[in-house]
Amino acid sequence: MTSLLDVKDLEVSFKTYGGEVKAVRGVDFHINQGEVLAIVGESGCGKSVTAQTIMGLLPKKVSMIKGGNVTFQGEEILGLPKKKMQKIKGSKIGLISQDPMTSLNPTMKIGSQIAETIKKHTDLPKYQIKNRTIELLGLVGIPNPEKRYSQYPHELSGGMRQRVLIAMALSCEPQLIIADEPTTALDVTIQAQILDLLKDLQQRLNTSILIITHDLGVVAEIAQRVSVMYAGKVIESGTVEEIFDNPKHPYTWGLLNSIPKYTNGEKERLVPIEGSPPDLFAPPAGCPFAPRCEYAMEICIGEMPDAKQISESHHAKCWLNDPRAPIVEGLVAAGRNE
Ligand SMILES: Nc1ncnc2c1ncn2[C@@H]1O[C@H](COP(=O)(O)OP(=O)(O)OP(=O)(O)O)[C@@H](O)[C@H]1O
Repeated sequence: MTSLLDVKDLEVSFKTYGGEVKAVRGVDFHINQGEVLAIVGESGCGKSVTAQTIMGLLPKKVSMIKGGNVTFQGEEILGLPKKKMQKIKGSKIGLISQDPMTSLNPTMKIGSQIAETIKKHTDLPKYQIKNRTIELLGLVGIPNPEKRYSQYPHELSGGMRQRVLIAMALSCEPQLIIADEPTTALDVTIQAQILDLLKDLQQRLNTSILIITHDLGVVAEIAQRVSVMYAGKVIESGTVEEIFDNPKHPYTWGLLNSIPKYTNGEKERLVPIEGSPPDLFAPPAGCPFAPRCEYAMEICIGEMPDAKQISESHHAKCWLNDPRAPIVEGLVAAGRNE
């Protein structure tokens, strides 16, 4: 079966005064129709740059796509001319960004903003565009959509504005939605409502979602599969169950340990991952996590391991999974602090 979106060996760098920042260093993942994939990792690991590359949104002057392929419905879309990419964006791939306030035009009524997107991508007559817009506002749970149609972004709460962005992303019934930290700017209750909405829409419309987040709580809530990124690489990928119940990379253990846990209503102290990610001007030859990894062996410093297949859907790039590595009983349990 061909995947809806297939990213292979993607490499992206930025030219800066300090030299070349190797932001994405050989990223692979795929998304099937109707599936939700989460890309998770700490700030600066290359999640957003990966999404921007797929959408053709990289700042042209300073970025360099150094290699790889991005196919959507079997067609290469990497480096597609702007016009062709614009046709795909909005009609086949919708984008929901982090900050609804900067993504919406403050001087334009929200109804007109959604209607404009529909107009760009369909031949619907004017009155039908308005009807469709009101229908979409209702679909994303905005009460009183006829009234909201004529309001400006500042008249809506943060959660409602995020719903408008989701309506915009859905306006042309895309097969894929890319959501870059869609709930980061929202408070916890609204965050849960937006995730529920995305989940519900995804199930009803069979849309695929690529969700980018640093929050494993969000992953557990919405995704079926997860790719964990570190220093521009996917270091582990698997189903949500595999990643949460049987993680095979110490970085993933660290991320899992840093999820706030609640016991008897009390929030337990988080266990942060000590140290910081490597300098992407000169990433290390070996595993980029090795300097922070309490299980690092000599080989980890010198050589990056290939992906080790744990199951058909589960892969991890860590020397501890090599048959020659010492068997460390209970490593997973230790890593997860249980
Ligand atoms: N325009 C740019 N010029 C130079 N470096 C950049 C540029 N955009 C991103 N980078 C660098 O690329 C790396 C990856 O950034 P990216 O925004 O993808 O991280 P991220 O994982 O999405 O983090 P966050 O969650 O903070 O957005 C970082 O080191 C960042 O500083």
